[in-house]
Amino acid sequence: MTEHPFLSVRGIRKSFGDVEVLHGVDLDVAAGSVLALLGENGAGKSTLVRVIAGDLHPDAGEIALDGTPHDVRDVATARRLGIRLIYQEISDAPPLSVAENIVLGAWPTRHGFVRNGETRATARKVLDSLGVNLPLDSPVGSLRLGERQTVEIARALAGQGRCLIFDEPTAALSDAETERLFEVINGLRERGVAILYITHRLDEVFRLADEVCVLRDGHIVLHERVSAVGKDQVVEAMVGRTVEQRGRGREVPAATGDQPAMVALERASSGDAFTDVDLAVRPGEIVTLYGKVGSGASEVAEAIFGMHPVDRGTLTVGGRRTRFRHPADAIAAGVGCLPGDRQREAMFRSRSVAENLAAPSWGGIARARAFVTRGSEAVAYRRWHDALGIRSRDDPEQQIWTLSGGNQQKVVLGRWLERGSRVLVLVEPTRGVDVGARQEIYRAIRSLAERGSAVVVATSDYEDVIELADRAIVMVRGRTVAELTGEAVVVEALTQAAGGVIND
Ligand SMILES: Nc1ncnc2c1ncn2[C@@H]1O[C@H](COP(=O)(O)OP(=O)(O)OP(=O)(O)O)[C@@H](O)[C@H]1O
Repeated sequence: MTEHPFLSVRGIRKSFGDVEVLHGVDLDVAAGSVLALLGENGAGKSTLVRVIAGDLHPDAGEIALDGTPHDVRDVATARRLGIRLIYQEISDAPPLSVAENIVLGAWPTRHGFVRNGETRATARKVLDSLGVNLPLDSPVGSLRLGERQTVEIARALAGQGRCLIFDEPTAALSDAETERLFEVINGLRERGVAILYITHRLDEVFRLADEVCVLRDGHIVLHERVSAVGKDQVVEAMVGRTVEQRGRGREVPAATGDQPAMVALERASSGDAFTDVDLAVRPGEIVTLYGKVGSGASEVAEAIFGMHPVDRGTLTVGGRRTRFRHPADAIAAGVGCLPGDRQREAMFRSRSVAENLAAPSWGGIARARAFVTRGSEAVAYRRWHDALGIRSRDDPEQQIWTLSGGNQQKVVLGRWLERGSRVLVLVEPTRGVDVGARQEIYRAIRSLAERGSAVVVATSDYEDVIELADRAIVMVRGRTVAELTGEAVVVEALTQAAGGVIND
């Protein structure tokens, strides 16, 4: 449908083993336009863009640029052709400076020596063209995530990038950083770059994209101008059915009103992460901590799990004052946690899906104190594979690292749901998860609360709050700025509270 595409993909097929993931995908992206690529977890989005970026070799199909077919046999070839994939996990070189990172791999040299002046000049020129000001000599490792992403984009442009691919770029960005990224992307569009943008957020599609494309089970099922489609149509194309969007209205068991808190913080502080936080969650209650990156919301949640020390004030769990030095202490006290950084902290990468679901706790503790049988693994697998709609080969033995990102996330969440801990702490439980699975996750969290768990959810996504919160605490720069209850938990009140004090 795109009249003069810059990037044109035809008939791409890709299998892993005997499972075909892409079944002949066609896709066009015009120069100077943004194409949003959507699809449920496991639909094949990352696989497709990795093929386009030369990171995976397709079994069949053709990739053409400006009408000329090319054999994009590896990443270096893709780069030479101007195709750049900006990864979710930043791939910069942290000890090197901003300027060096921007010209990474193509440093101007003379007689074997890097010419620093030229490096800085090139970097400055690219950053200026993006309308961004960054300290050229600072190590990239000292920058914030959003700034590091800008360095990646600048590097792509310095390398003559003409087609930029973003894979869920805003997943871990603050509101202000997201706005800045959108400005940069709008600038890229104006200078004629073809942009392919993977996202799970429909609001981003309607704000940013010119066209939208939906991948379902390895087939393109919708490719339209954004102005010609509605939200419902896009969602339906993704999941192949109408999705019930609302599910709230859960009654907090009346008796919980009188019960003592299952978990409580009183004037608790941790380093410079958060200060003077009060929190009390009774059995059967869901309390959300809402705040953007840097607000301290996830750190408060993780402190309840022993991942950050509470160095002033108190933490009480099950009526007992405690001081967790390590997650193992928290687990022993009946606390379960889905931490923010799943890749590093929550997944046993070289284990199967079933093992990951049934693993009772953190690595070492699991080995020391508990014994997981194949039988219990199979039960856990059946229960959560279906309830959370985990897309895998329906093989409990499949290695978790071969699952798509969103499905890995569901497995890690399923583990804690399986345990049914009396205190459950969840950090960004729906990050990277598709619209259908979101509802499944909300349902699972609500049903745990109904069975008497005290649930704390730290999130930067207001939809999580609207769907889950009996009480919503809003945090800004490490402090509580508002507390909303029941009917008062509405989007306007949340964003106003979270935005009122932020000025970065
Ligand atoms: N190396 C691999 N080995 C086996 N299967 C794989 C491998 N990489 C991906 N897959 C499978 O391919 C399918 C598509 O995965 P892909 O990562 O492309 O999905 P996605 O649409 O990007 O999902 P998400 O939104 O969760 O990131 C999944 O079923 C996944 O399990």
